[in-house]
Amino acid sequence: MLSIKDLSFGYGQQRLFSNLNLQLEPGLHWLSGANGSGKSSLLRIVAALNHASQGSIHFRQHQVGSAAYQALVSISADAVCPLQDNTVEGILQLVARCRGIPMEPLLLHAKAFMLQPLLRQNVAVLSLGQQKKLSLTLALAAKPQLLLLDEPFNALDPESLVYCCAQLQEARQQGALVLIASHLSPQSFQLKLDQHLELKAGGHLSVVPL
Ligand SMILES: Nc1ncnc2c1ncn2[C@@H]1O[C@H](COP(=O)(O)OP(=O)(O)OP(=O)(O)O)[C@@H](O)[C@H]1O
Repeated sequence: MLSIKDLSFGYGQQRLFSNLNLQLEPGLHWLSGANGSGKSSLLRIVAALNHASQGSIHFRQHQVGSAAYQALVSISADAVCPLQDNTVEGILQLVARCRGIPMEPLLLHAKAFMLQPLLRQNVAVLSLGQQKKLSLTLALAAKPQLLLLDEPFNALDPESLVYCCAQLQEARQQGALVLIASHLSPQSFQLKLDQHLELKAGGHLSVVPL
């Protein structure tokens, strides 16, 4: 279970969340909200890429940021910015080494996302959709128990969209907790959701009927 308690967070003087509480069980969870409501920020905090000023986050009893926690989590967010100087293949190798996983699952997802002809390309020249596919490849290949996806369907072509949805459904069947942040309506996608939450100003969460 993912447990977020009394989370407060802001950028400088701008307070984004105050005392946000959330408990999520394994399954597919959709997080919607207006532009700027804080969806990306919340995912980054849960991935330990941003740090809350107050509150606690645990997944399966492990504290956010601990080695045990980080081994269970993957995030696919924006472009793979810090790694722009690498080739696609170089990044796959780097992630395989860092996460201690074989190259096979990385190459499998890359092939399904039609990235194989681009293995020798520099990441900096990839299109928006190709960067999104690479980011999804990196996140999915580790088979994380906590999968955080920020606008995963943006810029994907129809075949990749179908593949991505099938992978998320499979992750759910294997007991993962998948949290998808999107400003789009979940009805547009072939996903059997367990929960739809809406994030509002101040970090207030409400359940949207499925
Ligand atoms: N690094 C940052 N520094 C300062 N302010 C930021 C930073 N990142 C986000 N913000 C601000 O925090 C607020 C929430 O941004 P965030 O990207 O989390 O929202 P979002 O719900 O994901 O939006 P969108 O649907 O447009 O992607 C916005 O007002 C944004 O300007």
